[in-house]
Amino acid sequence: MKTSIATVSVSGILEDKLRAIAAAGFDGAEIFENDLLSSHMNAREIRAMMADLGLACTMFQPFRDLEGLSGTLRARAFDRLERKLDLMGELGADLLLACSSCAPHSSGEREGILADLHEAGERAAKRGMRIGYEALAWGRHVNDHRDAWSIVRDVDHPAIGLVLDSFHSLSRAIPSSSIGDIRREKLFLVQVADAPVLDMDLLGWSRHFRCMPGQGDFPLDEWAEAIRKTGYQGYWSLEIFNDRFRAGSASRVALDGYRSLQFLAGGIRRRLPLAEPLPPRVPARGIEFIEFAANHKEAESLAAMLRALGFRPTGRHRSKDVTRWTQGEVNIVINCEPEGLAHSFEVVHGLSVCAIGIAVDSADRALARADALKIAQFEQTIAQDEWPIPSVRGVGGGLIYFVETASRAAMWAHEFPGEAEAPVPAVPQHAAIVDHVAQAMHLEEFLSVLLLYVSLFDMEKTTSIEITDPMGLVNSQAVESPDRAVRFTLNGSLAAQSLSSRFVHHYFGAGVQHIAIRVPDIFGAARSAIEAGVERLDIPDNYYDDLAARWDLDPDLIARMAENDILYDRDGEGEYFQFYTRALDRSVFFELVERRDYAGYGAPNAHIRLAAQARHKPAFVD
Ligand SMILES: O=C(O)c1ccc(O)c(O)c1
Ligand SMILES: [Mg+2]
Repeated sequence: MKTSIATVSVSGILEDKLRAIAAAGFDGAEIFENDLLSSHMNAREIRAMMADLGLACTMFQPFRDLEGLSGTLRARAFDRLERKLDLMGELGADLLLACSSCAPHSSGEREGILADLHEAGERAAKRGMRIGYEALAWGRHVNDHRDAWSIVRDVDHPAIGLVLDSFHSLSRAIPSSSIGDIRREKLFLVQVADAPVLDMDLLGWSRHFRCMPGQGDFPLDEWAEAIRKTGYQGYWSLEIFNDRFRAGSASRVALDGYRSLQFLAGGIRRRLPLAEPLPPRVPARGIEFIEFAANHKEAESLAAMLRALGFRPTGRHRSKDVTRWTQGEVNIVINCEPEGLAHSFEVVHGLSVCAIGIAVDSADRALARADALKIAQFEQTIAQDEWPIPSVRGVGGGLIYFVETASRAAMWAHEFPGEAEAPVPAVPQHAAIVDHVAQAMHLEEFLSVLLLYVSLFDMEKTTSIEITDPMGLVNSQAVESPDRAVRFTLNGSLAAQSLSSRFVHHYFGAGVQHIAIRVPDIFGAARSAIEAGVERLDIPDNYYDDLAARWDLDPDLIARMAENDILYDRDGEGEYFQFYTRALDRSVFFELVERRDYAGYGAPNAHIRLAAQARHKPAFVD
């Protein structure tokens, strides 16, 4: 698979874009005209820079409103074409994208369009160049790739071919089976973009909300498979117009782009030819541990919280200042080492989650997948007798450890042989497990994090929702393994003072904001936590009045929920109960949940919880 990306997809000025694109590993780039016009490099300098970076110029684009004009308007369009072909000569581009016309004066008369494209083909061919015709979804007369193909076929000129763009086809739900009609040698370039399903005008949707394969909702696997079947051997070129990417980091967006194309190519259902076969997505079997970085004072407050929630210390690390706390299946590790990554994390973020251990079948296969996706491996020297656990960089630079299921018991026994208190929980919470881990991030990073999880692991995203914080909107979306043994919820917000933004601001970046622990009896667990002195989140009485109005619930049950500040949701027959602690050091907090055949996250309660948390927010966040 030959990879390319349009410069419009990446933030910054042209030279920054090109450097980021080359560094991410792309074979080529489409030069977007606006990037060239605003560049201080001339076309020859751009060409030289691309050559230095090892990037092919896969296309120059867009050329607008070529066909269907008459008289002086037509003459002017062809003059403009000649000038752009001159420019392409300097740039070293041999393919020009012509978008289907949106010009108010253009005619949809077929013979005229055929004649115009033929004429354009003649002019391009004289210079050894080609023109790819693309049906814009909002084109005035041509807005469907099936029509664009029939025009290209009938123009029947060697220099005139088709550019297929997944956005234009899939936004209009044009069946991908129609791609089978296109002759391979006539398909000049394939442009790839995903998008969330939104009910809005096509142009606005395309210019602001496109995203990378894996980040949106389009059936791209099927579309890519239809193209593969034509025998197409050319570039797969990302063309992503997205407001968040424009505001993001050029290198991260370019790297995500590269990752998303590998993800598409290695699609689990169908495969595209890759130079190196991509190892399959990694089944995530469970969350084996969550590691906190803490100084001794922070470790004390965290320990008090954990103890009140039913955890007990169950091990000391063999050589390090690290303690293991356990409840049921949940392992929390508190790292107070004076050096190493955990210490750096503590210095920057204060009390923080610096690593999450994911149980996998094979750490080697997980590393190979990560490597193919250019997810950075993390290495830190370890003592000779330490158990090596491979890891990669996850959200906010925190680590994702790959813990092999077959050897995890041996790992714990080896690493934490130290004296431990007997694991006697205050209440019978033996079956506690990690339900989900919530991470907060800048909205610009949100799609990147989503892609990281779904491309590395066998995980799927849920529908994206907006939740109302009293201080602004928050975007929220979950990623889950098929059996939901591993779940992450992601939150990001543009509102500067929403809880998620306050976290990112105070914490200096993205990280774990809360940990939800699933217990079999939330009333017992909440009661003993309260009795043990946990600072809980106070839920208003109005909420419980409304519960009584919304559901046919036993008044006693509501009274017990109110007494223990437990939130409730229902989904069909399923029921969900939630209990929140206050945050430690204004950052991380815990949630206890009980699920009774319920799959979600209590979204209808989110605004109640966020308002309760906003009562504790400092009056002014600078
Ligand atoms: O939004 C546009 O105008 C535009 C331009 C060029 C393209 O290739 C495209 O898909 C859209
Ligand atoms: Mg396009």
